[in-house]
Amino acid sequence: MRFLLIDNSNTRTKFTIGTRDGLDNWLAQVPTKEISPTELDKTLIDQQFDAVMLCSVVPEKAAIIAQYFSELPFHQLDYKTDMGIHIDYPKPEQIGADRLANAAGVHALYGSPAIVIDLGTAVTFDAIGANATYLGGVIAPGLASMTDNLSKRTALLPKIELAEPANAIGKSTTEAMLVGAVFGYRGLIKEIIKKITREMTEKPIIVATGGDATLIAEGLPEIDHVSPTLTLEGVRRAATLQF
Ligand SMILES: Nc1ncnc2c1ncn2[C@@H]1O[C@H](COP(=O)(O)OP(=O)(O)O)[C@@H](O)[C@H]1O
Ligand SMILES: CC(C)(COP(=O)(O)O)[C@@H](O)C(=O)NCCC(=O)O
Ligand SMILES: [K+]
Repeated sequence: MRFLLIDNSNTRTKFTIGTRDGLDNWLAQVPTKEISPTELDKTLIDQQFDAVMLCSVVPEKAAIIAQYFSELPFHQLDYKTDMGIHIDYPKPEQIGADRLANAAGVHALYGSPAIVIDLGTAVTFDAIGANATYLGGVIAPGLASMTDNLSKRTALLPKIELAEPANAIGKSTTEAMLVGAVFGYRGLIKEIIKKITREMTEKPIIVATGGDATLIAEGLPEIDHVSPTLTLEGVRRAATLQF
């Protein structure tokens, strides 16, 4: 059976095909604000699949996607979906579906205990205890959310493209902003990993994913692995249990 797996997050929507054995090489991305039936037609034109598993944190787009696949076996992942993990959280319905998929993905690929850090529109940290128990985590602004907002709320700061800063002492407005973003987020991540690890009983494996993971994980020895398709791996795990 071939599953269409969809990660509908706030900046980009990622698509791949999964089977019981793993993920396909085909991977497509569409800016989330462009998701429409026409865009889905274009993206999926050459793909064959028997069922669809959607992970969404954008309800308006989830409704469009669900409607588009109304003729196929379709499931939208939530806290009640079997993903091979347990949830120990007071209001599990609050947890973003992508955070649950990340927890399922990290457990399926690397085991537990683990911390997964997703550097997307938001930067999220999720802690998975021994025995695959989702414990909770942290939400911070994503790098582009932070730099774009800084540019929007000031008269003189430009929009910047994220890149590795040459030095900590910036020699231009852009360099100074890059240091704030890249070195600043590395510091934030180190501190939060340290504090979360102290609240866990065993040393967790630490895995990063999301659009800014490669840039930020470079130079952060705390991060054991960067796994760009981790969320989709979690969605695949849910699909294998659902269909
Ligand atoms: N082509 C791209 N389009 C959008 N964001 C990108 C791109 N390449 C890198 N990024 C970075 O990735 C981040 C978004 O990551 P992503 O994982 O797609 O977010 P989300 O999962 O929330 O949709 C942005 O903060 C941006 O800095
Ligand atoms: C925290 C998030 C905005 C992250 O979204 P993303 O950056 O992946 O687009 C998303 O998981 C969400 O809307 N969560 C709901 C609130 C919660 O998880 O507690
Ligand atoms: K995401």
